Amino acid sequence: MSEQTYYEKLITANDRGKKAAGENAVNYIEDGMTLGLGSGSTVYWALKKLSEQVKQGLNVKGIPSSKRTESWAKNLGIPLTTFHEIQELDLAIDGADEIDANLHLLKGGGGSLVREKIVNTASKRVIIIADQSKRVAQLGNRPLPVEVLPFGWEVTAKRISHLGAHITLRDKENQPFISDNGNYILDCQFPLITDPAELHNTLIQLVGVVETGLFVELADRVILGQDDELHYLEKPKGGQR
Ligand SMILES: O=C(CO)[C@H](O)[C@H](O)COP(=O)(O)O
Repeated sequence: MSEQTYYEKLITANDRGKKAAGENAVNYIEDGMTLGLGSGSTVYWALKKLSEQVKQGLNVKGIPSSKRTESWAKNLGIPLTTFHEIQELDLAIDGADEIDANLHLLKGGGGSLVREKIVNTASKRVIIIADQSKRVAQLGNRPLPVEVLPFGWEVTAKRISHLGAHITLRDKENQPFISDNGNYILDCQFPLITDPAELHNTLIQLVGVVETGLFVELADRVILGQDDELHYLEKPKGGQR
């Protein structure tokens, strides 16, 4: 079954919410925009809706945040570009695994966190799309994905465990999962994360850590879908990047 067929068939309550949120985000795209194309199944619905508008003449160019998104975009006929051509994007649309009340995010469930963070931070505006189940009081119900260099990952994992996390090396078909950047992902189960910024700043200084799945102060707006209903969250005033 193709990925596109897989997503088309998986219309559960949460998937209906993902579809509604993803399609709604396309309303924020204007002709001539450059886009950051996020990763994940919710983004799939945004790309599918965007491709319909491209076919009707909408002029956009996007930079994909994963090889999987690149493949979807090519199949859907969405024009792509690179950071070699353009270094600031008008709008990024991306998913999330957890979203707290301050619009801080836990991301990386799909293993694309590094390129997602590069694309999001290069964008003037970031809209996050998700189903309602991603909304949490505090980040950390799920393990925090941390991308690390394969060399010495065991030492890096030990350093992170000293911060109070249970570490699992992400695997795929009984082999270590390899990110688009050729790195490993450590899934780090911390107790609830009370200060995402502080934890990110601590982790990012550890030798061997490439990037964390904590996206702090990056989201400008969140669109949450549940069945066919939509809810919107705005970044609290005073938040800056
Ligand atoms: O961070 C991500 C991938 O690294 C995804 O955006 C996140 O996992 C959400 O995915 P989905 O929309 O499939 O729930």
